[in-house]
Amino acid sequence: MSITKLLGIKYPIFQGGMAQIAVSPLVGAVSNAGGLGIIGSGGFSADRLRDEIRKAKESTNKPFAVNLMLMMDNIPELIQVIVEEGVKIVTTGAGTPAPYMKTLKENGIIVIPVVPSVKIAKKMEALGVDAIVAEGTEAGGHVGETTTMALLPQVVSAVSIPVIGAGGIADGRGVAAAFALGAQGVQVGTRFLATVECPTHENFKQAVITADDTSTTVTGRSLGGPVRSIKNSMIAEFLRLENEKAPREELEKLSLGSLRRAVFEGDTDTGSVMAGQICGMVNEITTVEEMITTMFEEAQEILEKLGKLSVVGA
Ligand SMILES: O=C(O)COc1ccc(-c2c[nH]c(CNC(=O)Nc3ncc(Sc4ccccn4)s3)n2)cc1
Repeated sequence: MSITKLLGIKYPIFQGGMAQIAVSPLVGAVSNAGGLGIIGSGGFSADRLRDEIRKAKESTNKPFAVNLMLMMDNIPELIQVIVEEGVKIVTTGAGTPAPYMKTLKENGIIVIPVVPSVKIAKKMEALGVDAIVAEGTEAGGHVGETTTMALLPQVVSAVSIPVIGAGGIADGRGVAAAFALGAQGVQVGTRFLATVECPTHENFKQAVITADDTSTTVTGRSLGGPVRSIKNSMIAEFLRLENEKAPREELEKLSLGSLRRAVFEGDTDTGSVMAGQICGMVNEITTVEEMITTMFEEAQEILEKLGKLSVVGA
């Protein structure tokens, strides 16, 4: 079954469940435009998640999902809210949904984990998940080490459930490439940061659209949690401390509150502007509707052209 049929969406595009960012009005706008809006529950209390689910219900009658960031320590409470509020699609990241699969499946919830490797993709398929998002290291935020171009076809070959490609996708070319590599859909994060409906501070959006292809870097490998973000003075200091083998507490102190500082206060110099390598190609702020329709018009045109293309020498 196609991912659009499984989820009841028009376009096979997921909006990344970015912590603190993937909330109203972004989520409703994505679902109303025909994609899958996803509430980013990372760092939320149960009450805050319920509030965001109810705002999403008010803003769209189309399907939307909740992303569970599995590093958090209140996942059972968040799942309770998801069940009570009747949300039927859950994506997960940064860990394994194994402990929660029984509850999620008993309640008829579609489970779609994001994975950074073939090994974890196979583990997830064995758990009985419904589809998989294979996310390359190009993505923003918490990432693995394998590029989308290498990871996606290997995950597609390794599992029998639908695969969605993520990491470095921001226009029709990226969508067409993901489908050529065997994906049935795409997940997009960074490009949604440059939308009118994205609720971040304007400085955050400006940092994304003024960045170029070499503006991001990965920090936190020494802590076991690699995170891609746009380089700034906090990141430079973080890398210096990591290279000097500073104690974990010192690194964590530096990054504490940095996501909120950038997202809400617009402090893009000492805050954490998580974004992917494709930010160099994200140069204007549009509405979600414009972004999604343009992306899929482009992708359709490219795939039709490719259909006639002969790759064998004339
Ligand atoms: O052990 C297992 O079975 C599963 O292991 C896994 C290991 C990693 C992953 C993984 C990698 N990437 C993703 C999905 N992407 C993400 O989760 N991206 C994120 N970005 C920001 C986030 S919130 C945050 C805030 C501050 C510092 C760190 N993170 S979460 N999941 C998934 C599963």
